[in-house]
Amino acid sequence: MLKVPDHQVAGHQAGHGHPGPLIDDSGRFYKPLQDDDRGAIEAAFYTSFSSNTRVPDHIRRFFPVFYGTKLLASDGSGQWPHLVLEDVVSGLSHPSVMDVKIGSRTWYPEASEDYIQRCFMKDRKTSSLDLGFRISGLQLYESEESGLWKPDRKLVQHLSADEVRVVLKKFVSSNSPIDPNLNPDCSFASSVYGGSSGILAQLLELKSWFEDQTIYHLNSCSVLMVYDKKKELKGESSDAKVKLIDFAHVTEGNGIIDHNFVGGTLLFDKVHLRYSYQS
Ligand SMILES: O=P(O)(O)O[C@@H]1[C@@H](OP(=O)(O)O)[C@H](OP(=O)(O)O)[C@H](O)[C@H](OP(=O)(O)O)[C@H]1OP(=O)(O)O
Ligand SMILES: Nc1ncnc2c1ncn2[C@@H]1O[C@H](COP(=O)(O)OP(=O)(O)O)[C@@H](O)[C@H]1O
Repeated sequence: MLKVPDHQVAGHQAGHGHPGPLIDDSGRFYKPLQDDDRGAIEAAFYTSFSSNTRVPDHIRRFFPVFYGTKLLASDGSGQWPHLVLEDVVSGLSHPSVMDVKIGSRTWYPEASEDYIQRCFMKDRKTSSLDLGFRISGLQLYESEESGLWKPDRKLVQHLSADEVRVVLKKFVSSNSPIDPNLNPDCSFASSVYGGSSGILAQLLELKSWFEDQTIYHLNSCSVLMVYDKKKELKGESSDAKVKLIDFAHVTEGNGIIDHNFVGGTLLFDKVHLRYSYQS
C-alpha cells in the first residue's frame, strides 16, 4: 500500500494540485516528476546514469536504484508520472536523516535568470556561501517517549555556520537535541561518521570519483545521510548510509570537473564532519 513518507525532511510536498512523494512496503520511493523541465531533467539523468557503463559499481551504490517511471493516481491531481526509486530509509526502524545541499552555489549558468536570482539570494542567506553546503532538512530520533525531532525546515536552512556545526554534532549524539543546556555528547560520532564504512569514508570515496569524472554536473543536489539511531543506542551497527539525491538541475559535464560539487564535499567531510568527530 502506498503512503506518505514520514521520513521526508526537505523538498516539495503535496499541495496546490501537486502530489508529494509516496513510499510502499517493498522499499520503493515514488517521487512525482515536476511538470516543468525539472521533471524531464531528473528522469533523463536517472535513465542516463543507470545505463552509463562509465560509472563504476562502487560509485553507483551512492545513488538510489532507479526502477523507471510510473503513473500513479493521487488525490486531487489525477494520474501523475513518478520516478520509482529505492527508498534509502527503508529498513531503518528509527531513522535519523539529514539532507545536505552541496555546493557554495546552487545556480548554474544554463538556468533561467529568475532561477539564478532566487538561488543567489538563498545561497547568501544560508550557510552555502560560507561553508560550501547547507542543511536543507533534518530529523533526529530522540527516544521512545519523545519520538522524532523534526525542526522547522526554514529554521534549519537558515542556520549560521556555527549553528550548522552544532547540528552536525547533534546528529551523532545520544542526548536530547532540544535541551539548550546540554552539549551534544557526540557519542556515535566514531561509529556513524568514522570507521572504514562510516559516513566520512563513504564521502571520501564519492569525492575521489568526482575529482575525476566530467560526465555530469550535479547542480543543487543533496547528500542524504541516514542511520538507525535506535540501533546505535543498543550498541548495534546502525547502517550509516550516504546517498546522493535530487537531480532536477543536472547538466552535462562536457569534459569539465564539477568544481562546485567537489568543493562542497571537500568542505563538508574534511573540515566539518571531522571536526564534529574529533572534538
Ligand atoms: O519552493 P521552495 O521555496 O520550497 O523552494 C524549493 C527549495 O526549498 P528550499 O529553498 O530549500 O526551502 C528546494 O530545496 P530542497 O530540495 O528542499 O533543499 C528546491 O531548491 C526547490 O527547487 P528545485 O526543485 O530544486 O528547482 C525549490 O522549489 P522552487 O521554489 O524552485 O519550486
Ligand atoms: N530515494 C529516496 N529515499 C528516501 N528518501 C528520499 C529519497 N529521495 C528523496 N527523499 C526525501 O525527500 C526529500 C526531498 O527530495 P528531493 O529529491 O530533494 O525533492 P525536491 O526535488 O522536491 O527538492 C529529501 O530531503 C528526503 O527526505
